[in-house]
Amino acid sequence: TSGSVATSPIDSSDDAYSIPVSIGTPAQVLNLDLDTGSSDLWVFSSLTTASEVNGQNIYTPSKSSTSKLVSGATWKVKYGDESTSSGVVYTDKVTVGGITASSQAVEVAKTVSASFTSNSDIDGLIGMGFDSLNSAKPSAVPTFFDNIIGNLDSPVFTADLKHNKAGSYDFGVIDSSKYTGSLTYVAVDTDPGYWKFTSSGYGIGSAAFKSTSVVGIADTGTTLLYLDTAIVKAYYATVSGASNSATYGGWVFKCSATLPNFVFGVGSAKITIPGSYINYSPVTTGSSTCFGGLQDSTDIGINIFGDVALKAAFVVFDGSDTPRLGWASK
Ligand SMILES: CC[C@H](C)[C@H](NC(=O)C[C@H](O)[C@H](CC1CCCCC1)NC(=O)CCNC(=O)[C@H](Cc1ccccc1)NC(=O)N1CCC(N)CC1)C(=O)NCc1cnc(C)nc1N
Repeated sequence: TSGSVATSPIDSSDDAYSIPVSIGTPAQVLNLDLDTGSSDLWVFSSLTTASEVNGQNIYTPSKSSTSKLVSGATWKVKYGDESTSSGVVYTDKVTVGGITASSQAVEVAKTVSASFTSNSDIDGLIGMGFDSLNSAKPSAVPTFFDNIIGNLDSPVFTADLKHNKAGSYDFGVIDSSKYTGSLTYVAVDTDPGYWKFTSSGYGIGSAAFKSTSVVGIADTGTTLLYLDTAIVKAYYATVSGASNSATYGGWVFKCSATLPNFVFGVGSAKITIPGSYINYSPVTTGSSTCFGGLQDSTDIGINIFGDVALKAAFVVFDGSDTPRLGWASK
């Protein structure tokens, strides 16, 4: 089997990309953030503290004839942006892009942190990382990808994210009409559970490409591109007036600046991120100071190829026995 689901940016800054997910019988449809940087499928629910729900769609297990409580199971997650959520676990029927997992672990939130409450565009997450990142106790629960991979024509899902418009996630098929040229594959290190790979270097604008190994994770759940200080400094050195602002917590510049393209290497292939994608958004609505889509990864401790990078490419997440990532331009 194979399937495809449209994914849309939740706002004009492409801060995150959500997909409709059907849960239960009859179907309850929630908009979840497909996140390759984590491995919990969790949702706002009828069990979520009422004061912490603000406009999100919720999953009500008691209204689903196929829901079952997983007795004794709990979960608790903390993300890179310090946001958190926790709760209990049910199993239920979950369908994405026409593909159904008949008994998917659905982690039901009892409490969520303020940043989730204030974001009515996201009703939860559907984690597509490796099992080692799953937070359920006393034992980890399989991801949606784990549960469907055996039925897929090919053990893959692909990401075709776009700037300010709908893209798609496909399951079980690689649609060659969605990219140009050929796919270049790189090995994935599944420790500690991210889609971690080594980029072969970078280029800034028309400057010569620099061959150097850059280890990072392909993370659909992270908005921006976070790389080593040396690369980031070299990039913003070409942007007059750019500065690393303590006030705004990162590199900023005049919104009127013209930003150079940023190229990253994957094997012998090169993916070009248009400079316009790195003109991420005004620091506050209406400001003439803009926050960069390329930022320093030092404080994170790992480089992250987030949506700013992913939306410049067509990416194959290959979950075969030797996991790998396929990259192509589009
Ligand atoms: C649950 C474990 C799991 C593996 C976890 N994974 C992650 O943190 C990566 C994962 O992809 C998560 C998934 C996010 C979580 C928040 C909700 C949206 C999805 N990514 C991040 O946390 C990266 C940093 N956050 C982001 O990139 C959020 C994402 C977001 C977008 C829209 C609305 C809300 C949030 N966006 C922003 O920060 N920006 C967009 C908004 C803009 N004004 C500023 C930049 C982890 O590593 N946790 C360990 C961990 C704990 N504590 C910390 C401090 N860091 C950690 N990494």
